[in-house]
Parts: sequence; C-alpha cells; structure tokens
Amino acid sequence: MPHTEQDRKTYGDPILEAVGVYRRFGRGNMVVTALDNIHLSVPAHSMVALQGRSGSGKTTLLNILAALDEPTEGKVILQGQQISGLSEAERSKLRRKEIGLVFQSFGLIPLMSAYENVEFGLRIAGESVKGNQEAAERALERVGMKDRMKHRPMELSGGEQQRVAIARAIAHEPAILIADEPTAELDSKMGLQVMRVFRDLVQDSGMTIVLTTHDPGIMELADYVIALEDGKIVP
Ligand SMILES: Nc1ncnc2c1ncn2[C@@H]1O[C@H](COP(=O)(O)OP(=O)(O)OP(=O)(O)O)[C@@H](O)[C@H]1O
Repeated sequence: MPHTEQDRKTYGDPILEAVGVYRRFGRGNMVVTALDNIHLSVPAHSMVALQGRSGSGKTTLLNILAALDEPTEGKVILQGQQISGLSEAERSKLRRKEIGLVFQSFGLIPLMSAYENVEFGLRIAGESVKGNQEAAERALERVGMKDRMKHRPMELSGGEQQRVAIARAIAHEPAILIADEPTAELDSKMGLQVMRVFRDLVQDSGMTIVLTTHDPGIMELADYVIALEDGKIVP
C-alpha cells in the first residue's frame, strides 16, 4: 500500500477504498466471518494482487469491491462515491459503467467471434450502438487480439481467450478492472502473457487493476500484494 510521498507521486490517490469491511454468512451459531475488519486502499493506476489460501476470503472481498456483493458492515468507496448501501439497480448501473470484470474461466460465448463477444458485451452494458464497433476494435487492439478478432473462442488458446475477455471487460472504459484468478486456468507462459496485458493497461491507459492469485510469479508483477488470512489482512 502506498505510504510514502514517492508512492503517491508514482501511483495515484486512492481510487477504491474499503473501510472496516465485514462480511458474515449464515446466522446464529452457524455464522462464518469471511471478512473481518478489512481496511484497504487501492491507488489509481496501479495493480494490486490479493493473495491467500483457499477460504481466506479473496473472492468474497473481490465481489464486494466489484459491487457484486454488499458488506455486512463497513464502507466501500469508489472514486469518492460510497458504493456500499446502494440498491441492486444502482449497483448494477455502477458495474456497467465503472467496473470491468474478468473471471478465471473467461466466460466467452462459444458461437460468437472474439469481436462479437466484445461488441455484445458493450450492448449488454447499455452502450449506444453507435461507436460500438470502434470501441470493440480498440479494446481488442489494446490486448493484442485485433488481428484474430474473427476467430471463435475454440480457435484461440486459453491465453488468447482470456485476452478477449479482458477486451470485453475494458471496452466500455471502466474506472477499474477486477479479476478473480485470471491466470488460474493458464499455463505459466500464457499466464505471463495475460499479466503483460494487464501491465500495459496500467502503464499506457492508466488502468487500475485488482486481482486475486495463488501464483507467486504473478504476485511479483503486481505493484502491491495484500495477503489475506482467515478474513483478515496480514500486516
Ligand atoms: N455464500 C456463502 N455462504 C457461506 N459461506 C461462504 C459463502 N461464500 C464464502 N463463504 C465462506 O467464506 C470464507 C471465504 O471464502 P472465499 O470464497 O472468499 O475464499 P477464497 O480465498 O476466495 O478461496 P478460494 O481461493 O478457494 O477461491 C470461506 O470460509 C467460505 O466457506
């Protein structure tokens, strides 16, 4: 996390913050505290990796940061706006505008080409059709997939499919990209390719990325690593 003045100059002010976040599942004596008083601050234009053993709370935290889930207690602030406590409709609108999501299993539609997957994503996000073609092609270009945009997912490697999924996630120009284990299904070479795309997005487009990973090689490429253990941040 940025503590020094130099860090603040190199990265940006916080774009995303969690303040005293708790997430409990279940009731009574069956309660599981998945997140236990999480405070974190993600500087703009940086890549933050959340790391921790299975069950440590990474996905729960990521879902809350992505406005897919609500904290039981505490606040989440994106670009100065409190996003915890919004209605489901408001959260969904916020996700469509400000958040790009990438998942472990790519989630591309098999019958659509890479281009159609990205363009369809824009339509779902409610973007006006005008300008979608340029936006989709620009996003594919940014991940190095423009020359293969006519291919269907089946005709692409895992790393290429994930790059298309990243293009889909950034085509509407979100403020932040959130990725849950984006390299888990890739071999180390393809995982590194995907990480290089993330690094370029941070460097060239000023993107902010929060991802989860188990892989120490991936963690090395992040600007900050936050370790979770039993729902708490390891100091
Ligand atoms: N919907 C739910 N209902 C009940 N308990 C849950 C729910 N979601 C998560 N948990 C519990 O919260 C804790 C944290 O889970 P979480 O999925 O966030 O861990 P993780 O670090 O992402 O694990 P993995 O690396 O295996 O994905 C676990 O004990 C899990 O069983």
